[in-house]
Amino acid sequence: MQSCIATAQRVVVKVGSSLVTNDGRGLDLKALSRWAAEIAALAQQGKQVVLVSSGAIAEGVARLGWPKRPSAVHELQAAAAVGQMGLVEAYERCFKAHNLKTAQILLTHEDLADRTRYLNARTTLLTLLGLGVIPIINENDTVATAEIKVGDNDTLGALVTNLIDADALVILTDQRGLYDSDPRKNPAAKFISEYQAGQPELEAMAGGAGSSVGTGGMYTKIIAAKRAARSGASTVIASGREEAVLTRLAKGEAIGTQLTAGTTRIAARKQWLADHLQVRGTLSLDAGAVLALGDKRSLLPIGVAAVEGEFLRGEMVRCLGPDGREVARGLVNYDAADARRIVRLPTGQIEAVLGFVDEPELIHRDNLVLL
Ligand SMILES: Nc1ncnc2c1ncn2[C@@H]1O[C@H](COP(=O)(O)OP(=O)(O)O)[C@@H](O)[C@H]1O
Ligand SMILES: N[C@@H](CCC(=O)OP(=O)(O)O)C(=O)O
Repeated sequence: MQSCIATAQRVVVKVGSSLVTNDGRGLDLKALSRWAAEIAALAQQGKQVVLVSSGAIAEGVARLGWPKRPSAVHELQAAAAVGQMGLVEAYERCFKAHNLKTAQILLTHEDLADRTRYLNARTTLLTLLGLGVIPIINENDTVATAEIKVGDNDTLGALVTNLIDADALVILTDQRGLYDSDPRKNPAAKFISEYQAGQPELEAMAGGAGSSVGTGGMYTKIIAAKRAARSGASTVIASGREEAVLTRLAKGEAIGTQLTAGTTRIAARKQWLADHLQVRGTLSLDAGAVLALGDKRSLLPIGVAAVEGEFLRGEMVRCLGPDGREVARGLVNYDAADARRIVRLPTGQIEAVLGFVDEPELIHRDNLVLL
């Protein structure tokens, strides 16, 4: 089997608290600089990498000199605020050694549940990747209370994978990968090198966290792989202590456990588009725009003659041809009022009319399903 990372263009790498903080003893700077060097090598090969790093709470607890992780929420939140400083400062230094800039992104569940905030987070992340910056993401633990928490960074890694349409998710942890039962409890546990993501029997194999430092254990990693597979991304669970783990995966070496997605990224997205959203408005296209969509191109404002309905940026609209037949559906990049002002105009005039440009196209081809 060849690792899916070999062909992946956009990869989310998640590193767990026990790895990042040396099992809670304090930041493992050697490990951080090793991953930075490997991610720099991936970037050199033209891959785009987003890092989701845990460890803020564990590092905060260590910095505050507390003997163990507290249970009171406000103390955990305070520890996260202290530890996050250390995390980003260390990552910035490690990536700087490879001439790479870093950016801190702290997300909450609400940022991903609210359509406008979701799109803003997506656009910002894609802009950073386009600029060659390495985004470093964590949950915004200081403001997220239990009810609005994503809760663990395996899930956050999967949500980010869906958010930016990544091709693959790599979850680095303190085990070689997935075994058919927790190897800390069962020394005879058998290693699983490949499986299809989302199969229910995987959930029975996975147990909880292995240390007091980690949060979700293997179970949240299996569920994360299932979520990532929904947008067509495969997941690799591997040891972050394995020599050159990321560069070897990128060469195609089968390390760790690969949980393979059943569909491709674009097919999964189009399926999701076709199945899930309510249609909020209608765009009437001219004949040229209908031909462009048929050629798998994006829909530009210039090809739209009229806009009907009230919709927000990111909502689903239907596209009609000049004969009134529905030719496509897609997620629109501008709300109805702004769309009305830019239709029939060349892309270059969007900024002059609106005062800003969110995206050059009205609907991006990845967000269009042809009917
Ligand atoms: N089936 C399994 N295979 C491998 N590890 C398992 C399994 N079930 C539970 N675990 C435990 O999950 C732990 C990794 O999860 P966790 O402690 O949350 O780490 P991280 O901080 O990397 O997210 C391992 O140390 C291991 O003890
Ligand atoms: N956001 C938390 C991490 C939560 C978490 O999921 O930790 P882990 O199971 O080690 O990936 C922190 O930075 O401490």
